[in-house]
Amino acid sequence: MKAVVLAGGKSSRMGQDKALMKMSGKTMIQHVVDNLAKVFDEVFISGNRSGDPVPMNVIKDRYEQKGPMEGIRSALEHCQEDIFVCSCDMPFVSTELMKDILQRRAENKISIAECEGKVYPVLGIYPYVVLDVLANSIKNDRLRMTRFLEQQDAHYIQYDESFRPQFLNINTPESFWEAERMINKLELLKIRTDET
Ligand SMILES: Nc1nc2c(ncn2[C@@H]2O[C@H](COP(=O)(O)OP(=O)(O)OP(=O)(O)O)[C@@H](O)[C@H]2O)c(=O)[nH]1
Repeated sequence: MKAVVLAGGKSSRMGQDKALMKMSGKTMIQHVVDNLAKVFDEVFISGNRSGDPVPMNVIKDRYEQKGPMEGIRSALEHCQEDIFVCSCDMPFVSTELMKDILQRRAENKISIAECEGKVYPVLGIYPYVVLDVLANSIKNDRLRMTRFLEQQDAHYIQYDESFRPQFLNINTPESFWEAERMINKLELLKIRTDET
């Protein structure tokens, strides 16, 4: 299976391109790409990006202003097989979590992560068989991912609160600061453990 990092959004809540914001010396998108590359053979970036320092295969949206749904549609069309999708603003998703989603997926169904009752439409697996229905939804301007998932009877893979840090979705300055605090705390903990 190929992996796709969704990174074609406007970042309006963040006020700057969140994919390229640095955390622990690396851009958020690079964190996601690096982890995906440990699990999947090929990693693509979805979005009409050019001229930024992401040295990757980019799959451009065919239709603009259609949101993540079009990113997923274009990626399915390009890859011609099932794809694993992760958003560029979820840099704490671990390789273990990726593998767990893979293991617990339902064959030929959209399989999506859910943590503490919250659905994450941009973390999970979209099978190739949904390409036509996705295209149809976009054509009719039905762009709400959660509604689409309900209509498609998606398979939700549940995670409890112990996974909460991995589901941190960094799309506002406040969530970025929260992430930085989390990293500092972890680093402090690591120093203390190393000292003992
Ligand atoms: N390929 C592609 N990806 C998108 C598009 N819109 C959003 N995404 C990605 O989908 C994921 C979730 O997007 P959101 O955070 O809901 O939207 P956003 O536009 O990035 O940010 P806001 O403007 O703050 O809502 C992010 O990884 C985005 O980069 C799009 O039109 N095309």
